[in-house]
Amino acid sequence: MRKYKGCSKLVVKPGSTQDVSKVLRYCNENSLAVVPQGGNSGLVGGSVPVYDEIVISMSRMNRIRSFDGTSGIMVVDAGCILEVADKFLAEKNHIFPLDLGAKGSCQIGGNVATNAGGLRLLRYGSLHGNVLGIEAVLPDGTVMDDLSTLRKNNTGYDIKQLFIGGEGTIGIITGVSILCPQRSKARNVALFGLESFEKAQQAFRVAKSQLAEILSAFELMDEQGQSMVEFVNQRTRPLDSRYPFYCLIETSGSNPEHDSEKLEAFLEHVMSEDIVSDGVLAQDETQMQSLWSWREGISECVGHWGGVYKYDLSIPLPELYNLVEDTRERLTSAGLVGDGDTFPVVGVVGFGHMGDSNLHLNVATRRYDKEVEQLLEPFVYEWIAGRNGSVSAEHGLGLAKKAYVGYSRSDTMIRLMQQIKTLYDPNGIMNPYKYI
Ligand SMILES: O=C(O)CC[C@@H](O)C(=O)O
Ligand SMILES: [Zn+2]
Repeated sequence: MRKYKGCSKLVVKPGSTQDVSKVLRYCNENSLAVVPQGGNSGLVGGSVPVYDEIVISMSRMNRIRSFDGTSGIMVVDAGCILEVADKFLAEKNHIFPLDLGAKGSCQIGGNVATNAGGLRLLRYGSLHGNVLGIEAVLPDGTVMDDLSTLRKNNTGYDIKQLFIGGEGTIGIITGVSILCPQRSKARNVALFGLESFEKAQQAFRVAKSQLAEILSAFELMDEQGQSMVEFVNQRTRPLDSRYPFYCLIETSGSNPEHDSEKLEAFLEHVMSEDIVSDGVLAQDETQMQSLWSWREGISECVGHWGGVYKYDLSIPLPELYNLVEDTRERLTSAGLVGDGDTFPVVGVVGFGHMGDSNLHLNVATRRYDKEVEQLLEPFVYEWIAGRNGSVSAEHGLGLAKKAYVGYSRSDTMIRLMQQIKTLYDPNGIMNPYKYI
C-alpha cells in the first residue's frame, strides 16, 4: 500500500526470549523506544517506526515448539510464519484456527498482537478464545511466562488478553500456545451472484440454518471489486453474467457426500426462491482455490492504480453495505470519481467477512489526495459511530486510526487503556506514537 514509510537506524533480530529480554532491559534503562515487528503485513502502520525507534524483528524466532495431537494444542515462537504452522498442522490432521490472505508472510506473534480475524473466524472464533497462553517480555525485561496449555484457568484477571490486540504497546509476545481444530475431511466452496445486498442477507440466513455447523466462511464481494480483480489479474469470471453482489461460502465438515449434498440443496433452495441469481460449486481443490482467489485477490488488486484508502469496520449487518453506497455517492457528487487521470478516485469497493459483519471499504485512487481524504475522514468514522459500529474490526488501530479510537471507545475505556499502558510501560518505550 506504500502509505506508511518507516524510519529507523537499527533493526535487532533476537534469537530467543532471553535475547528479547536483554534488548528490552537495555532499551528501557536508556529510554530507547522500540517497535516490535512481525511479517510487516499489517494495514494500519502498527509495526512502522515513526521517528527513530529501534525495530525488534521477530523473524529469527520462528520455531514450532511443540504440538500435542490429543488436545490439538500447539506452542510456537512468535516469529513462526502462519502458513508454516498451518502446513505443519496439516500433516497432523489439524488446522490453525486463523487463516488470512497474508498467511505466507505474516507471523503468529503479529497475528496475536493485532488480534487478526481473517477468513475462518465465523467458524472457529477469535484469537481471544483460541489463544490459551502467551509468553511475553515486559518493557523492563521481565519474562511473563503464561504459556499455559490449559483450556480452563479461572484464576483472576486474564492478563494475556491485554496482549491479544495490544499491538505491542505493553510488551513483546515471544511465544504463543493455541488451540487448533481437527482438519475437516470435507471442504466445499461455492460462489454465487445476487441482485441486492438484501438478498445476500437472506442467503446468509438460509446458509446459517441449512448448513449450520459445517458453514466455515461467508464472504461478500461487490461488482466493483470483482471487475478490478478481473482487470488486474486478466482472469475469466467464474459466472457467465455480472451481478451487483457475490458471496463466497465455504463448508468444512466430516462427511464429503453429506456436505456436498447439503451445499447443493442450499444452492437449489436459494436459486428456486430467487434469492441467488446464479452459482457455481467448485469440483476440486484447484477450483476451490480459484474461487477463493476472486475474494482474496481484491485487497491487492485495488492498489493497482497507486493508492488505497482502506477501512476495516464492524457494522450491524443490515447497514453494512450502506456505507459503501454513501461513500460512493459522496465522492461521486464531489466530482472525484471517474476514468482518466484528472479524477483522483478510480472506484469505491466494498467486500469482507459478511458472516462476522466485518466490512472492508476500499477507496482506490490514482494518488493520495487531500480532498479525497478530507471527504473520507472523519465522515467514515462518524458514520460508524452513529451505528454503534467499530472503527477497527480486525486490523487494529496502529497509526492509521490513532485519532479515531474515541469513535468506538468511551472516555472511561480510553482512560483505563492509558492507565494500563502506564502500568506496564512507565517509560513509554513500547511502540510509541501509535494509538495510545
Ligand atoms: O485490504 C483490505 O482492506 C482487507 C484485507 C483483509 O483483511 C481481507 O479480508 O482481505
Ligand atoms: Zn479481512
